[in-house]
Amino acid sequence: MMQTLTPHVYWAQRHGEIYLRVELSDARNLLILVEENTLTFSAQGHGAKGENEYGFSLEFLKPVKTEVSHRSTQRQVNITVRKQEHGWWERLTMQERKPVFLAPDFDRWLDESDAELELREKEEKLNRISVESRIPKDPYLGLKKGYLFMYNLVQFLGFSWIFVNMTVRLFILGQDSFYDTFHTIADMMYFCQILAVLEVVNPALGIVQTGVVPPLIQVFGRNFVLFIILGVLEDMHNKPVVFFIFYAWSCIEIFRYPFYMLACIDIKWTLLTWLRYTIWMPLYPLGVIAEAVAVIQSMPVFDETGVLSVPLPKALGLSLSFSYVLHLYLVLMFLGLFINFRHLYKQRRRRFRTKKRKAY
Ligand SMILES: CCCCCCCCCCCCC[C@@H](O)CC(=O)SCCNC(=O)CCNC(=O)[C@H](O)C(C)(C)COP(=O)(O)OP(=O)(O)OC[C@H]1O[C@@H](n2cnc3c(N)ncnc32)[C@H](O)[C@@H]1OP(=O)(O)O
Repeated sequence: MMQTLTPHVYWAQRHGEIYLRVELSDARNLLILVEENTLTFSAQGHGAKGENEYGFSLEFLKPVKTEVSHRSTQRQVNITVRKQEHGWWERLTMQERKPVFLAPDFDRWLDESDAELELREKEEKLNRISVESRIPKDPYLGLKKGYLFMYNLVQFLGFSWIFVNMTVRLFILGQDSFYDTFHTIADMMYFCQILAVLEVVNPALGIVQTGVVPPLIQVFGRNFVLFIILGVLEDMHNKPVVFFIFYAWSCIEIFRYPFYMLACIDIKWTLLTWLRYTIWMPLYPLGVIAEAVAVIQSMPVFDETGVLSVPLPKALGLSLSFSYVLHLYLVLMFLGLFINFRHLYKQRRRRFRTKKRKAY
């Protein structure tokens, strides 16, 4: 006849559960019961004293639920008992002296604060999953990302061509390259800036989650200078200011477009993010100053040639030079600079603040 022996039992707790690990391999005829706060275990298996009948009982410190779950593996029996009330127990059993067969399960052991942290993380994860499952999935997300990726890639290639071309010419020709920037670069700049109209369309259609006003100011402002001030007046084509305008524009875009492009495929490079949200600080005012110089230089040309002048009623017998519109535009330009500077500053703060929070 086999005598009943006691197996080694290891325990750990969480705020809601007790975990018991019974060192018994190939356990059979398992009987695990919780009655009046006492767990009784019996099984046949291979324990510390070889093949035998093993058993033990534990009277818990505080009330537990009667339903127990257990899982027996080749090496051990894992038992989970749920506490009646959530809380941290100072010990497992009612009796103060720890039974000799019982020891802490260091594989699962956590102290109270670590267990709280684990609990909070679990709750946060569950919350996240439930929030995510409530947000309806956009069926066109893949298509939108594909379109944005292609758009940004084309712009990146266009502006890189402009930037490299201008830099190489600057190294080879020096200051002489200032005078024919328009002839060499204008076609590509026209292409990129016409395409940039999509940057107003995208947020307007909800394809990109940002405001419409900042890109509208940006695209309108650049295209006004490109197509009206520089495009219409041949006298402006060989002015050195064209070099500075095109260089300022392309310097930011060779970082902005790859940043967006990679964001479409969920890739973030810290250096690229930093450059996208930092180099506008010197470039934006420099770009606007260069544009303002071009506008001022074009005023006498508009006055002399009468190009784009607004005809006045016959009684007045004159036409209104376009340079008056340009005076108004100069004011708008600095207003636009202020609006976009503030917008970019906020975007920068939002970007770097979010990143910091995520890191903790
Ligand atoms: C009737 C009109 C009024 C007329 C007023 C006329 C006034 C004229 C004033 C003209 C001043 C313009 C001067 C200018 O020409 C001078 C220069 O450009 S100098 C060179 C330096 N310039 C710059 O640094 C500006 C560069 N431009 C920009 O940064 C943007 O165009 C701007 C609109 C200013 C800001 O962009 P946005 O609001 O989009 O900010 P974010 O980049 O932070 O993006 C927000 C989120 O949207 C996602 N996004 C945006 N675009 C795309 C895209 N193409 N593809 C994919 N995703 C995109 C982006 O990823 C962000 O998403 P998340 O927050 O989730 O990461």
